[in-house]
Amino acid sequence: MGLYILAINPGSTSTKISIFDGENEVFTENIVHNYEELKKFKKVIDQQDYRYKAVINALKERRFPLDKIDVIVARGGIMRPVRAGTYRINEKMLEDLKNAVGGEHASNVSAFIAHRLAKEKGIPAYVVDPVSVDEMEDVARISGLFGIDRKSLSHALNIRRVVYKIVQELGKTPTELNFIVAHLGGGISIAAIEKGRMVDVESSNCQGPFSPERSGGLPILELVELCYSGKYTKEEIKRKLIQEGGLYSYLGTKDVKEVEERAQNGDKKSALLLDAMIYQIAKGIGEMATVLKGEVDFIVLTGGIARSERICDAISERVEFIAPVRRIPGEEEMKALAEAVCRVMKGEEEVLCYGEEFQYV
Ligand SMILES: Nc1ncnc2c1ncn2[C@@H]1O[C@H](COP(=O)(O)OP(=O)(O)O)[C@@H](O)[C@H]1O
Ligand SMILES: CCCC(=O)OP(=O)(O)O
Repeated sequence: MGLYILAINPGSTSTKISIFDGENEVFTENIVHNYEELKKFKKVIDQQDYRYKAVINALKERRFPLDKIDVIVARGGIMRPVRAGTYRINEKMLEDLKNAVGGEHASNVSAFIAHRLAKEKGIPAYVVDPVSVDEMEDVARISGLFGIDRKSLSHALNIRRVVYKIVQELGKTPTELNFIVAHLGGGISIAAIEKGRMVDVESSNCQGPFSPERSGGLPILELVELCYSGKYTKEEIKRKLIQEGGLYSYLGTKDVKEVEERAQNGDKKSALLLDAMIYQIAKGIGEMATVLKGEVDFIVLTGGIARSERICDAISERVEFIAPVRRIPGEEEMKALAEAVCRVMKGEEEVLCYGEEFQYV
């Protein structure tokens, strides 16, 4: 195709970059950052210069000339609620990410890296299916307490990618089928996709099942007691819920593979925790089945944990009465980014303008 795409996807401790030639991967590099270095930055957004330099160095080490890059695409962070799609990076987006209008997330920094390099090279830069994709029905926004709304935060990029993958395989379009997709990684998101639209979603950042590192929904009064116990600052509580919650809080590890091994070697606590996570994931899928009024074509299990056959079988046992379960292990976020750019370049998908409309707000 001769269209060189740089894809950028920052995580909490690493930044993944890929070069694609059209839809074909040329190489991928996972730049692992020094955790002590990252800890020096007060806010995620303060890491932009550090991560930018790391990206440039990685490209230089790979001997890939920066001048060869035609277009840059990045994982979108938590900006204002937006509909799914590909957005050109603009000043409004950067301002919102800088102010963390929707909260802090590693991916908030990616638009800055992409924008800076794109500006230097005079090439376009986009983000695709940001974490804050919000296509929820109004009824799904009500939390039960005035002043607190349910939010749509999810692994939208990979969730939409697996939906595309299945509909393409079947020779159909997303608007013909309904899905429940459970992204099972360090964080977990469970989404109901009705005819291509993500009408409801739960993520372990806010509610729903606990994950390897996040607490998910908690008993509310006990949480209030914890917050006012005087033992923790606000930042420490947030860290406890999002980075040091879930399996980690019980077992001191976020590695599900290790927890499985411990359980297989007779550790009862690990076995119980694993069962509890499976139980909560299945419950979340069941909830989403009610959102779709039982009209579910496929349940999809994806993300790193979906590599475990045992876990997927245990989830399936509880949910396969709803719909057939498909397993798509791992994530293909880099490919999803490159494919979105190719669709835009071929004129198959329109580029959306961030800030023009926030129709789901
Ligand atoms: N073969 C496997 N069996 C069970 N769990 C796995 C396996 N491979 C990866 N995992 C787990 O997947 C989780 C990470 O998922 P991943 O989607 O890669 O993470 P992230 O959310 O950081 O992108 C970790 O808890 C890891 O232990
Ligand atoms: C808030 C949902 C997206 C998310 O948690 O992404 P990571 O697991 O990559 O942090």
